[in-house]
Amino acid sequence: MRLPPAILANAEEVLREILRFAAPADTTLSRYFKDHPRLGGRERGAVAECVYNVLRNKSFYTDFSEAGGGATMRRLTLLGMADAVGVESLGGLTDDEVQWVERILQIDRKVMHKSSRSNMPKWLFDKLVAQMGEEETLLLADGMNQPAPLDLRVNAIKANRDDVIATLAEAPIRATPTPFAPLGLRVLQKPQLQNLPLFKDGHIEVQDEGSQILSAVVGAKRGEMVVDFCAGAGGKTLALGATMRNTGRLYAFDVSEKRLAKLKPRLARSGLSNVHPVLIAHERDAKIKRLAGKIDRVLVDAPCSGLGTLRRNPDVKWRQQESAVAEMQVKQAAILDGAARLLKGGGRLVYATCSFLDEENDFIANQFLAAHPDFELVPMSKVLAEQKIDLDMGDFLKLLPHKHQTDGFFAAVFERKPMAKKVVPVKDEAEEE
Ligand SMILES: C[S@@+](CC[C@H](N)C(=O)[O-])C[C@H]1O[C@@H](n2cnc3c(N)ncnc32)[C@H](O)[C@@H]1O
Repeated sequence: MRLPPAILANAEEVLREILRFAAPADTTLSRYFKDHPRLGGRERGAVAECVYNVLRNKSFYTDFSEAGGGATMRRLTLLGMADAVGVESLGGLTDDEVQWVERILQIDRKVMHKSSRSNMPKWLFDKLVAQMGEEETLLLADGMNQPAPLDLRVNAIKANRDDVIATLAEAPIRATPTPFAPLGLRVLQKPQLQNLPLFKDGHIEVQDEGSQILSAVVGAKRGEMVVDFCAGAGGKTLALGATMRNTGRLYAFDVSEKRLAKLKPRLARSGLSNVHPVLIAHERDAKIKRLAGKIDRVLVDAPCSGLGTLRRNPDVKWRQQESAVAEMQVKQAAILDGAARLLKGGGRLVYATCSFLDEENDFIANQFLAAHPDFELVPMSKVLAEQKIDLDMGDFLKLLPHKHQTDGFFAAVFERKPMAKKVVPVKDEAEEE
């Protein structure tokens, strides 16, 4: 059945606003749907897919939309919509429009200029080419342009993976174990999970496999004192709390009250009682000071460019500025430095980002090591072997969508050297006399 011709006008209207990049695309889209309650489920799906297609393929579509006659925005929308639902599902197009769209969508992108083919802003393309070479950059760009599957994490304190697979199959939702994360499941359709008893009762959480691997890398154990320094809405906090089997103490710090508030209902579902959310003002907050030298493990899931999440948030590459990366580095180093004080001798500090830029990753990790001789690097190959995760890594964890089918993640693990015992000076006899 054809979509109503007005669907293109709807998509064009919301796209126009989203392409101003004043707010995240998903926020603008949700608000638009709220303001247009008459749009049905199928129409909403088509508008959303059109918007995401345009964000993913903006350079490619723009090259062709700007050439020829007609309004650019209409052509941009037409390409995004036809790519999403097929030109035959669209009503109200002129013959010229139909022919034009069909011709553009058949173009072999391999013949295009590399920077345009990557569908990235030039500053980002150039940075990545300098970092990993042109061929790898294009593979990464293609990987980042594929929509992400839905990954779930089984909450080990309430369920096991096989039982969850069987219960989902009754729904019927087909889920398969993720290749690397021991509690992960991958679902290829996009089912509504919110009403499933499995979800409501906290047996499953939505979490990308990369984020699950990163949580496992922390290696939190039963009875330990653990801090999730940048806990946000708690994606990794929940995984850490379950790994600790709901024992010990897990502090969830964040500077954002709004994000920590989102953790609360997730915590309630999870059944965890070992998590203590703490709102901090900054990385030097007095609330942190009293825990100095007492913590076994600290995860710093630092604020970053977020470029590793492009499969889900393709607008990030257009919204992010090169200058913001440099500002982010200062923040990342400061948070890591503040968090390091919490660790006891032998304790582990994990620095992580959802970015694939060396500047936010290797650079910050190496800079930290150079400035903190009381910490040493634990090679990621060793950490992954400890966790029995079969991934081939060197010193750092570098997850990439085109290689691992996860979002882009980085992690480095540092161990604090045993603290030198305080030496009490022994007065010699002559001194005593
Ligand atoms: C990448 S997000 C964390 C995502 C979260 N760990 C998860 O798995 O869902 C980074 C978080 O760092 C927080 N943040 C920013 N500055 C901070 C600071 N100085 N100290 C602690 N948290 C901070 C942000 O509010 C944001 O929630």
